[in-house]
Formats: sequence, C-alpha cells, structure tokens
Amino acid sequence: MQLPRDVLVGSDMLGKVSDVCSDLQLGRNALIVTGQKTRDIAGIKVAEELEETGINVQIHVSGSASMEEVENVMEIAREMDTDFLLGVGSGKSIDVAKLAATRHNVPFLSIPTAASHDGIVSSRASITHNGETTSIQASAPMAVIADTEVIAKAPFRLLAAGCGDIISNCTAVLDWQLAHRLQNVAFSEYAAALASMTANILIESADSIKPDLESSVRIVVKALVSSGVAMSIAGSSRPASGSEHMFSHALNRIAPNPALHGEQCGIGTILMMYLHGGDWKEIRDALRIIGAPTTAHELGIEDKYILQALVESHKIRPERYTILGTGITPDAAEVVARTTGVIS
Ligand SMILES: NC(=O)C1=CN([C@@H]2O[C@H](COP(=O)(O)OP(=O)(O)OC[C@H]3O[C@@H](n4cnc5c(N)ncnc54)[C@H](OP(=O)(O)O)[C@@H]3O)[C@@H](O)[C@H]2O)C=CC1
Ligand SMILES: O=C(CO)COP(=O)(O)O
Ligand SMILES: [Zn+2]
Repeated sequence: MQLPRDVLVGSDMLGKVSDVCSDLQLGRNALIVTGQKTRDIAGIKVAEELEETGINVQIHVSGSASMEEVENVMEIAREMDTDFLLGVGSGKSIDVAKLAATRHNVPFLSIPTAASHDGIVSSRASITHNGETTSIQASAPMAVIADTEVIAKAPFRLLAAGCGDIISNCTAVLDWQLAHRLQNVAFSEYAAALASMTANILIESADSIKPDLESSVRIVVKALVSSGVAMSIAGSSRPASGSEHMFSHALNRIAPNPALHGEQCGIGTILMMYLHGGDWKEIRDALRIIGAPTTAHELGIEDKYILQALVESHKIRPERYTILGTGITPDAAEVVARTTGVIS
C-alpha cells in the first residue's frame, strides 16, 4: 500500500511547502507543473517559497493531461536533474506531474488549488494518449498540501464536483460487492467500509457545503483523502470507481463538451443507484443541496448523449463487472434517465 507521508489541510498551507520539503529531505532542484490560471493562483507563490530556502525551481505550465505533456515534463526533469516534482493546480497538472515523477523515479508533491476529485491524493493518473484517456498506475504523492484559503476561492463548481466524486463511492461499493458475489473478485471489507462511510458522512453534511467557506473545503478535502486511502488499501480504484465512473468516462468519449469529472460521476451515481434498486432520491437530493448538477440540462450535455453513454458504459472497462453487466438496452436507458429526472 502506498500512502502519502504528510497531508496538510488548512489556511495558509502554501507557506508550509518549504518546511515539508526540508522535513522530507527532497533535495535542491524542484520542477513545478502548473496550469495557465493556477500558475498565478499558487504556482508562483510555491516557487517563491522554495526559492527563499535556496531551492532551484523551474515552472512548467501544462495545457493538457496528455502523454506528450508527460514526456515534455520528463525531458525538463532530466535536463535540470530535478530531485522532485510538484503538481500545483487542478486535476490535469497534478496527473501530469504525478506520472512524470513516477517515470523519472523521483518524489512528487500534490498541491491542489481545487478539491474537484480524489486524484489529488490517489496513486493513479488519468492521461490521454491517441485520443483515449486511460487511468495509469503511478506513485502516490509523498505529501499533499491543501490550502483551504486558496481552494475556497476557486469556482464553487469545482468543490461541488469533488462532492459528486465522493458520493459516487456509494454505487462503486455496491458494484464491487456485486462483482465479489457473482465473480468472486477480490474484495476488501476495510476499503469498502471506508469508502462507503466517507460518502455517507458527506451526504449527511450536504447542507454544510457552501461557497467561499474554508470549513466546507476542509470537509471535502478530508473526504477526498479518505477515498484516496480506500483506493490505496484496495490496491485499485474499485472502492471509488464503478458503473457511475464508467458512465462518466463514456460521456467524455461521446459528448462534444463534457462537464467536470465529479459532476458527471454524481449524475452517474443517481442513475446507477436506480439500477441497483437503491435510494437514488437520497443521492439526487444531497447533490441538489450541495449545488451540484442533477440533470443533463444542468450538466450542459444534450439528452441524446446521456442515453448513448448509458448504453455504451459497460464497454469502457469490460473486465470490471458492475450493475451494467453486459449492457442495458436503449429502451431501458430511457426509462432510467427519465424516471430519475436526469433527462426530461
Ligand atoms: N488521477 C485520478 O485518479 C483522477 C484524475 N482525473 C482527471 O483530472 C482531470 C479533471 O480535473 P479537474 O480538476 O476536475 O478539472 P481540470 O483539471 O480540467 O481543471 C478545471 C479548471 O479549473 C481551473 N482551476 C483550478 N483551480 C482553480 C482555482 N483555484 N481558481 C480558478 N480556477 C481554477 C483550472 O485552471 P488551470 O487552467 O490553471 O489548470 C482548469 O481550467 C481530468 O483530466 C480527469 O481525467 C479525474 C479523477 C481522478
Ligand atoms: O476517479 C477515480 C476515483 O474517483 C479513479 O477512477 P478510474 O479508475 O475510473 O479512473
Ligand atoms: Zn472519480
């Protein structure tokens, strides 16, 4: 099991980055991977903090989470003989830094500027190659530094998406239990219990998730860390990724303008909970209270793409058995999407 050694969550945590690097004895050459917006929000501040303690820093602004970008970053890391990498920003910057550090065999620090999904903590990187996005095994971050002040200023949509990613543990665990019963797949009671408990605590705290509040950010970041730990215990993303994630991955392939990962997973959870015969209204209501999308219209995706994604979701990861089994018919897809109000 790989777990982060240090997890810092709180106000003004960007100011602690040098202390963390010195405690972990990470070395003198650092490469920061950041995004176009997040460079100014946190990337430069992190660079200045490190430079003050004599660390040599290079900043790379990354546009996409592609294999080409990972190779670019590895090339820079080789040229500057970097001792460690830092992913400062959103999911894409963190994934590029995570995989480049793993392949270059150096430690990696995750410094999210938004709490939009559990990839900020996990040992997996979602990378696009030849038009396909795959989730690749990577090293877990050596440390996670989540500055709640910075994250609270991010667009609220990103925090609400993070809640959707956490709530999706509900159907991921049901799918995992089903696969265990029907196909005897390896199952971890500890990982499943942690993932379910994390989602349930968040559902119960739905009315505490509000814009511009550091206390809300703290709840969401802790839940994302907890989901990440569940995946580490399981040795796979099973406790946090089931049929609802397959639906989101299918939408990414099908929809011309996909929404955020956590937003799509949240809606996927409503749909898949209906198929499981569970309390899908509880999921929908929690997402509504939080302010996350619960309909195709709110997601900004046309109904026809929702239906196509539902019918094609089972093809995404055929080896991962879920409630979708060998697939649902277009008629059945229409019933589930209409009954749950996802399409109207
Ligand atoms: N590794 C894993 O296990 C997982 C990985 N993923 C992957 O992560 C990616 C999605 O990540 P997600 O974070 O949802 O979206 P993006 O990485 O697409 O980021 C969304 C946008 O938010 C901006 N942003 C981030 N923080 C702030 C802030 N504080 N203020 C203003 N803008 C901000 C980003 O700016 P900027 O342009 O600077 O980046 C970016 O434009 C996908 O590639 C997905 O496949 C998803 C789930 C799990
Ligand atoms: O997003 C994830 C968990 O929330 C990771 O899942 P995947 O393995 O489907 O990429
Ligand atoms: Zn996810």
